[in-house]
Parts: sequence; structure tokens; C-alpha cells
Amino acid sequence: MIRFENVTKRYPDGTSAVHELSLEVARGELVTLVGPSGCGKTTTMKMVNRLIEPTSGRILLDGEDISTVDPVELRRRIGYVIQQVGLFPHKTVLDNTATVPFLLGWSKAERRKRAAELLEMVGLDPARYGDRYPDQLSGGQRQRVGVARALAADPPVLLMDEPFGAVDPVVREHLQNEFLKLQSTLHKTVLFVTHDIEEAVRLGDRIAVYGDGRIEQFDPPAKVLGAPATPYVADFVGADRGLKRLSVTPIERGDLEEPPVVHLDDPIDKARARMRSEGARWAVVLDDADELHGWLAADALDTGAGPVADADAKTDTTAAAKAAGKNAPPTVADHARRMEAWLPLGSPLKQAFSSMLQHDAGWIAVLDDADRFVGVLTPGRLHEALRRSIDADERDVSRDEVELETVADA
Ligand SMILES: Nc1ncnc2c1ncn2[C@@H]1O[C@H](COP(=O)(O)OP(=O)(O)OP(=O)(O)O)[C@@H](O)[C@H]1O
Repeated sequence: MIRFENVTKRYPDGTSAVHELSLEVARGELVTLVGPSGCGKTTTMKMVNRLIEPTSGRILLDGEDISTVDPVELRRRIGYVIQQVGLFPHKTVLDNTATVPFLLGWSKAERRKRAAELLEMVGLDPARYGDRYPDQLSGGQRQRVGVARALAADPPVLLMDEPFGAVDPVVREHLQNEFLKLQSTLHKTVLFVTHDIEEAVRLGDRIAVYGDGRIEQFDPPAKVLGAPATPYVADFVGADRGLKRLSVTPIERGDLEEPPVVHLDDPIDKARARMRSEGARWAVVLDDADELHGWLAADALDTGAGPVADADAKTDTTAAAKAAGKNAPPTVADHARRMEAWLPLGSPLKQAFSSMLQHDAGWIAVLDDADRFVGVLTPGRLHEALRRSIDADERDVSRDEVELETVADA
């Protein structure tokens, strides 16, 4: 959709901002350009809407050489959001949002309708904010108006230059999440400039890491973090890249351990025998709909401890069974403990780790799309998953194909 072919930009004073850049952004893809100040990110971006002309090379938009397109016509196809937002101070929020529809000659009613729709989309109630002036908004709200304005004429391409750079970290994360949600329905082709690696990782489908006017690596976030292409990239992404990578590495089936599974209404003797035969210290407990209920500890059975106390474990001792007869044989339900910590497959490893800490749990249950139990992730398995995914990225193979050498094997 956006293609740079050997693009170079030298400013008249001799500063060489971009050298021989070749880069392609696919339709619907969000590419983040990240790098230190002065490395040429903004120059790259401004060449796409012809605010800056390249010294040599070509830029193609949807196959068309943009040097042959009238800049005004070109900019109508490209939404542009910048850090300083650049809202007109004397125009209301609605009128600011409707800037491009106004330039395109839409009727007043159409403009207002579209602007209200967009404000709603970026999380601003048009009835409440539409008639305000920019200085009556917070920084985060102004950025939202900036995004709404860029989307007004529904351009296929968005250029975003540090759009969330001027707000505090909490609002920033909020805006990033909202933008990701929007992007998941709008599928714009986006070039997003930032100097913040965290932001680049969170938002980008792929990240272009800039060195001095050159791209040092152009890959998905997990690969940039797990297999930096050069020492410069490794240094730029930071010594804690392993930790950062947790947030972009999904839980896969192959990462999971499969402990014995028992059901709430299984007789306790059967469950005990099952756990013994598998040498397991605990089992996962499912209810009669095969949904996760919790777990059963072998210790509790072996010591002959009585049923777990309700207050402690919220055990769903089947009242019906109890009522049915005093001599009903004990079932798993009498000893099972509730487990609240679970995640869907595909969740980031970071969420699993955080959930383990939050629930003070040594494992997290993982469910599939239909909420069926598929296995558990333990801290050891989490570490292995991370190592395997890094190895897979280094060798360009899938995670399943990686065999790890463990300390014990060595
Ligand atoms: N009009 C200009 N004339 C001369 N040099 C310029 C001009 N604009 C930018 N530069 C230089 O080009 C280089 C790249 O600048 P650019 O603004 O593209 O970097 P950047 O990566 O976006 O930096 P930042 O994150 O600080 O905005 C810098 O050395 C800058 O000083």
C-alpha cells in the first residue's frame, strides 16, 4: 500500500536525514517507526504526504508514484495526526473534526453528522464536547479530536507522528488501547512514528527500528525483542527485552502441561487412584458441563483431611447429593477447591505471569474459544515457551519445531 523505493532525503544544508530507504507497508497494516531523536522518522513520514520531497527514490501509494499526484488531492487520501494536534483554536470541536469534509464541500448537515459520529468513535460525547473550543479540553481529549479529524473523510492511510507523545503515561496507554480497538475495526494502513519502544511494541504489527537515517531491523515486535538484528537494535530495545517480549508472546497449546482431569461428581477413590497412577500431586477439576471448576490436591486426600471448608474454598458440595442420602460416597466435590485464575489460549505470557502473581497460584488454567479446558501453564512452562519462541524467531521456524536443551540435558 505504501512503498518506499531507495528513498534518500538530503536537506539543503547537507544534512542527510534518510538514506536509500526501502520499506513496504501492507494494506491494513500498522507499522511503527521507532528510533532516537533525529534519526529521520519524521522526514520519512512527511515524504508520504509530500510535505517534504525526497532528493531521490520513489514513493508509491497503492501502486501510484506520489510525485505525479497533486499534493492537495494526495492529502485527502491520507489522514495526518501530529503531537501538537494543530486544532483551530477559534473553531468548535465539531467544526475542527469536520475540517476535511468542509474542504471537500459536504453540506453542513452531513458534516455535523459525520463529525458527531467520529467523536463518538474516539470516545467523546458529541453532545457534551462538540460545542467546546480546544482550550476547554484536556490534552488527552485534544488528541482524540486530532484522531477523529484525521479519520473524517475515511482515508485509507493514516500518518501519525508521536500522536500520543504529549500526554501523561496513564492517558497515553488509554489512548493507545482505544486506538488499537479502532484499528481492529477500521484496518487503516498506518505509519506511526514514536521514539518509545514500548509504544512501538504495543501498537505495531511490524516495527521499523531506525538507526541514523537507515532501518536497522523491520520485523514483528516479538522478533525485534527476541532476535534483535544488530547490537544497535539490542541496545535500543533495552536489556529488559525478555520481559517486554512476554507481552507479545501468545500462549500456545504446545506450551501447556496436562495434569490429570477429574470431575466434580467422580467418587473420591477413583480420583485418588487416577492421581496416584499418574504420579500427580494435584488434578484439575471440571464440572458436569466440562467447565473449569478448580483443583484437587492429593495431600488433602492422603492425610485423610475432611472436606474443605466452604468459607475457605467456596466448594460447591452438591447439595442434592447430600440431601439424597447420608451415606452417599464422598466425591471430588467434597474436596475440590475453586480456581479463579484462567486465561484464553492466545493471551500474552505476561498476562499469565501477572495472573499467577495476582492469585498467588503456581499454575494458570488455559481455556479454548469455547471455554473448554485445554491445559495449564506453570512458571516452568512459561519460561520454556519464552525460550522456544525466541529460538523460533532466531531460526525463522514455528515454536513447535523448537526442541529445547535443558540444564538437565546438558
Ligand atoms: N528542514 C531541515 N533542514 C535541515 N535539517 C533538517 C531539517 N529537518 C530535519 N532535519 C534534520 O534531519 C535529521 C532527521 O530529522 P527528523 O525530524 O526526520 O528526525 P526524527 O527521527 O523525526 O526526530 P525526532 O524524534 O526528534 O522528531 C535530523 O538531523 C534533523 O536535524
